Amino acid sequence: MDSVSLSEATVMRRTHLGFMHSFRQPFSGVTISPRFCHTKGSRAISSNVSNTKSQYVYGESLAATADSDYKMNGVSLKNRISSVKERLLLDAFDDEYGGVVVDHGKLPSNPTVFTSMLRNSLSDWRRKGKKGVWLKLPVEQSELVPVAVKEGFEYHHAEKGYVMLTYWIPEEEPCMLPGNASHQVGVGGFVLNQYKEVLVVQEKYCTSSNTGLWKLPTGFINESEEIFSGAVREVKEETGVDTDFLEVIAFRHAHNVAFEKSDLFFICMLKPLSYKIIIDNLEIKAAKWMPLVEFVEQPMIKGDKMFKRVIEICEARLRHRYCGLSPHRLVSTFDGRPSSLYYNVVDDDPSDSNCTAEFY
Ligand SMILES: NC(=O)C1=CN([C@@H]2O[C@H](COP(=O)(O)OP(=O)(O)OC[C@H]3O[C@@H](n4cnc5c(N)ncnc54)[C@H](O)[C@@H]3O)[C@@H](O)[C@H]2O)C=CC1
Repeated sequence: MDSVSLSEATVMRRTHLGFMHSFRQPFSGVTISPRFCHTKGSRAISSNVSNTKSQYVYGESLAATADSDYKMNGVSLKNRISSVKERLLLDAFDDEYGGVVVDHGKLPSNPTVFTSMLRNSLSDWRRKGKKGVWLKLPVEQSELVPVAVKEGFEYHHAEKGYVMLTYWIPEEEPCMLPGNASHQVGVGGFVLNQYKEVLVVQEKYCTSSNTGLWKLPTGFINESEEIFSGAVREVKEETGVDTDFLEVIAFRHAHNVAFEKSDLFFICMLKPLSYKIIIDNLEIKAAKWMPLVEFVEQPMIKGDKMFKRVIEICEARLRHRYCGLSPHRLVSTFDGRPSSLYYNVVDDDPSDSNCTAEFY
C-alpha cells in the first residue's frame, strides 16, 4: 500500500466494501482526499464539508439531492458527485466504430484499483452497447498487463514503450477489430552511373549461401517514412552515395518472412548525385560500382528468378520500353491525410510521365 495514493486508497476501500454499498456511506464516514475529488474547474471537497453536511449520502437519495443542484460552500454538489462516480471508471474516448479507447495517460498506478475500475468500466461499456475496447498499457505500468489479461483482454500488438490490448464486448457478434500490422516494408536501390555500373554491396551478416554476393543495397523503411525517401536513405546509409528517387520499378510480395509477417519489397530506380563510396561498417562489408554485365553474371543473380527478372525490367527501362511508378503527392478527402500515389503514364498529360527520365 505504500505506493498507493490517498485517492486510490479510497477507491480500494470502496471496492472492498462493495461498489454501491460504499456509495451509500454518509459524507462524514467517507474520507475523500483532495486529489480524489478534484475535477477541472472545481475545488476539492474539504473535510469540513463532509462534517457540515453529514446528512447527505451517496447513492439514489444523494443523486436526488444533486439533481436539485444543492450547493455547499457555493460549489455545486451535482458536479462533485458525478466527478466521484466518474473516478471509479477508466477515462475513455468513443471511437468511430462504436468502441472505446482508454486514456492511457489517466490509468491508476495500483493494480487493485485498476482491477476495480476496469471491471466497473467493462460493465458500464457493456450496458451502453459498446463494442471494441482498446487498452494501451505503457511499459512503466506493465504490472497492469496481467490484470487486463485476467479480465479477458487479448494482446493486439506491442512497441518498445507499450503493449496494446483489446476486448470485444458483444458476445453475439463476431469480433470485428482489425488484427495487428501484417507486413514489413523493404526497399532496394538500383543505382546506375553513366558507365553502366551499378552500385552494389556485400552484407556483413548474411546466410552462408549469400557470402561474397554483390547485391543491391536493401533495407526497411521506418515508421511514417515514404518509400521514395526510405530508398534514398538506405542507399546513403549503406554506401554514402547521394541519390534522387526516380521510380518504383517493381515490388515483390512474400509471406512468412519474419516471425510469420509478410514482406513487401519495393525495388526502386535511383539517380546518382554523388559517386564516392563510404560504407556503413556496422551493416556492410564492402560496396563498389560494378559493371552491370558483371553483376548480372553472378551465379546467385543469374540463377535467381526474381533478381534476373528485376534486371531485365531495369534494362527494359533503360531502353524506355518499360515505365515504373513514380510518386505523386496528394491529399485525399477520405482521410484528409497527405499521401503518395504511385503511378506511371497519364495518357492525356505526357509531361506527367516519368518514362523519359534519364538515370544518370
Ligand atoms: N538482403 C537481400 O539479399 C534481399 C533483401 N530483400 C528485401 O530487402 C528488404 C530488406 O531486407 P534486408 O536488407 O535483407 O534486411 P536485413 O534482414 O538484412 O535487416 C536490415 C538490417 O537490420 C538489422 N537486423 C535485422 N534483423 C536483425 C536481428 N535479428 N538482429 C540484429 N540486427 C538485425 C541488421 O543491421 C540488418 O543489416 C526486405 O523487404 C527483403 O525482403 C529482398 C531480396 C534479397
